[in-house]
Amino acid sequence: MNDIIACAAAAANSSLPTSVLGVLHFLHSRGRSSSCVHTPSELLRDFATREFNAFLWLCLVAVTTLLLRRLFNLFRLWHRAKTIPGPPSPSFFGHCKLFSRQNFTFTDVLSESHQKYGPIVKLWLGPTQLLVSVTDPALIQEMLIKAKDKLPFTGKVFHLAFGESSLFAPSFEKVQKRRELLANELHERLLKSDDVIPMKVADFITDKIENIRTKRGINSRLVSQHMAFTIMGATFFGDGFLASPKAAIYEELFMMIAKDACFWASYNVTPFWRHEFWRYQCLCTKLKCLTQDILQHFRKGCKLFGQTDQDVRNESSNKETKSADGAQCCSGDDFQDYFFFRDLKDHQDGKEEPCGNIMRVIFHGCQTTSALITNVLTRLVMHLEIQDKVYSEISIVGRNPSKYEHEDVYRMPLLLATIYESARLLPTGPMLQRCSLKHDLCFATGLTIPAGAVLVVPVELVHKDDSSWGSDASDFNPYHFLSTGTKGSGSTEDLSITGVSSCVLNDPNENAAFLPFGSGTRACIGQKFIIQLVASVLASLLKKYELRLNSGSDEDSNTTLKNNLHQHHPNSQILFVKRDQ
Ligand code: HEM
Repeated sequence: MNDIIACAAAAANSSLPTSVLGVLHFLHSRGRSSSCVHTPSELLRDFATREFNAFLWLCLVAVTTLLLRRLFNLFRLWHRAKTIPGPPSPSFFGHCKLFSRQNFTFTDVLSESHQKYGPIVKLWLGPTQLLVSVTDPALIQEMLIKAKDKLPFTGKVFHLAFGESSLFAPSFEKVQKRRELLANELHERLLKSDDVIPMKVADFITDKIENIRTKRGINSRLVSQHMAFTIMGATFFGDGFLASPKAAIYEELFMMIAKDACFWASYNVTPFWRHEFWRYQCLCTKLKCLTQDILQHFRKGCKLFGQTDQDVRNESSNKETKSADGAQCCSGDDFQDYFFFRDLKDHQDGKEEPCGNIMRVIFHGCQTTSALITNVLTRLVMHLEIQDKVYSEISIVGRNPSKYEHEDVYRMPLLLATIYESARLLPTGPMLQRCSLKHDLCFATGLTIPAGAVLVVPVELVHKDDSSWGSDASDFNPYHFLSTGTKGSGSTEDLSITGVSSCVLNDPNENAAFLPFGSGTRACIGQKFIIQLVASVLASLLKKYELRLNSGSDEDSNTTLKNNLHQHHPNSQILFVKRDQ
C-alpha cells in the first residue's frame, strides 16, 4: 500500500488526471478502513461499478428532467390551445386520419373547419403537434409579420439538391441578410434604364416558339417552363447566356432535377441505399458544376456567350473546370465578385455551397414563374374577350412607346390585372407556413397562439373568400384589380376602344387577402421584378400571336398539386396564330 501512496504523491506532482488520483485515494482509504483484504483488481472493479452506477443515476436524472420538461410543454400547449376553436380531436393521434379520407384534401378539411368554427381554427396533427389555420386577412397580416421562422424541415428539397445555403432556410436570422442583398439587387436592376433584358428575352422566346410551333399547338406547360427558364437564366447569367449551347443542357438538367426533387425530399430518412437516389445526386452535382462554369464566364463579362460554339469548346477544354459531364467544380473564391457574393464575405459561414443560393433562387423562380405563366396562358385562351382587350391595350401603348420600352407594362393595367387575377385564382403554393418555435404569438385581439404551433394560411380559401372578393370570387375577372379613375396614358378616345378606358390598376398588395407571393417578414422578394418581366414577355407575345386553345385539348380546368405547386390538369395545347402586322 505504501507503494501506492508513494505513487499517488508522485502523480500529484506530475500531470496525472485527477480521476486517477481519486481512484488511488479511494484504494488507500479502503485499504486502511477495511478489515478484509481485497486485491487491487477487486477494488478497481468495485470502484468502476460504483462510478458506473453514479453515471447511470445521472443519466436517469437528466432523461427524467427532459421528459418532465416535455410533458410540461405539452400540457402548456394543450392548455393554451384550449382557447382556440376547432373540431374536437377524434383520437390520441389527432386529425391526421381525416386528411387521408378518399377524395378529401387538406384544404377541404380546413375549409369545413373554418366554415364551422370561424376564421381561426386549430387541428391536432398528433398528440404533440398543433396546427393553427388562419383565414381572416387582418389576422393573417399580423401573423405573417410576427411569425418570422418556418418549420425546421422547410427547405429540405433545396438542401438535398443544392447543399447548405442560407436562402429559404427556416430561421429568419439566417436568411435575413441574403434576402436584403437579393432584394436590393433586383430593385437596382428594375431601375437600370439601359437594362433591356425583357426585350431580348422576349425575342429569344418568340424565336423558340417559331421553331417548335406545330399545327397541333404547343403544350402550355412546356412553353411556360421554357419562358420561365429563359427569364431566370437571363436575369442571373446575363442575356448572352441564352445563346450559349450550355443553356439548353442547363435547362434540361434543371427540369430533370425539378421533377424528382420533392420525391426524394419526402423521405424521412434520406434513402442512401437506393441507386436512383445516387443518380439524382449525380445530376445535382452536374448542375452545380455547370452553374459554377457558367458563372465563371459571367464574371468575364459574359463574352463567352457571344462566341461561337467552337470558341466555347476550346475555352472549356483549357479550363480546370469541367462542365456538366461531371467531375471537378471550381472553388467558391472564383465568384467573390459576382453580385450574389458581394458584401457577403463577413457573413459567409464557410459551410455554404458556393452556388447554392443562386441555384435555389433559379429553381424557385423557374418553378413558380412557369406555373404562373401556364395559368395566365390558360386563362387567356379560355377568355378570348379579355385577350382581345389586352391586345388592344398593347397595341395602343405600342403606338406611343415610352422612353424605356420595358416600362410600358405599367401602362397596361388590364394585362397586369390579368396576371394578378390568374395568380389569385390559382396561387402557385396552396399554403403559407410559419412557426414561432420559442415564443408565444400574441395578437392585438388578445388571442395567443402557443409557441411550437404550426401556423398555416390556406391561400386558396382566402383567395376565393366572398367577403374579400365579392360574390364572383371564384370567377376569372381581372376587374377585381382595376378601379375606375382618371389615370392612364394614351388618348381617351384610343383607350375607350380597349374597354378599360379610365381603369387604374389597384396595388394588389393593399388587399390583405391577396397572397400568391406571401406577405410579411418572409414574403417573396421577387414579386415586382417577376411581374414586370412576365408582363413584358407576354405583351411581346400577344402583340405577335393570337392565342387559341387547340380544339383537341381538354378545357377542363381541374387542378392538381404536383411538386407542391398547383397546376392546371390536364395540360392545354395552345395554338400560336400569327397576327397580321
Ligand atoms: C411567379 C413567380 C413567383 C411566385 C408566385 C413566388 C412566390 C413566393 C412565395 C409564396 C414565397 C413564400 C412567401 C411566404 O412564405 O410568405 C416566396 C419566397 C421567396 N421568393 Fe418567390 N415567387 C416567385 C418568384 C420569385 C423570383 C423570380 C425570385 C427571385 C428572383 C423569388 C425570390 C424569393 C425568395 C428569396 C423567397 C424566400 C423568402 C424567405 O425564405 O425568406 N421569387 N416566393
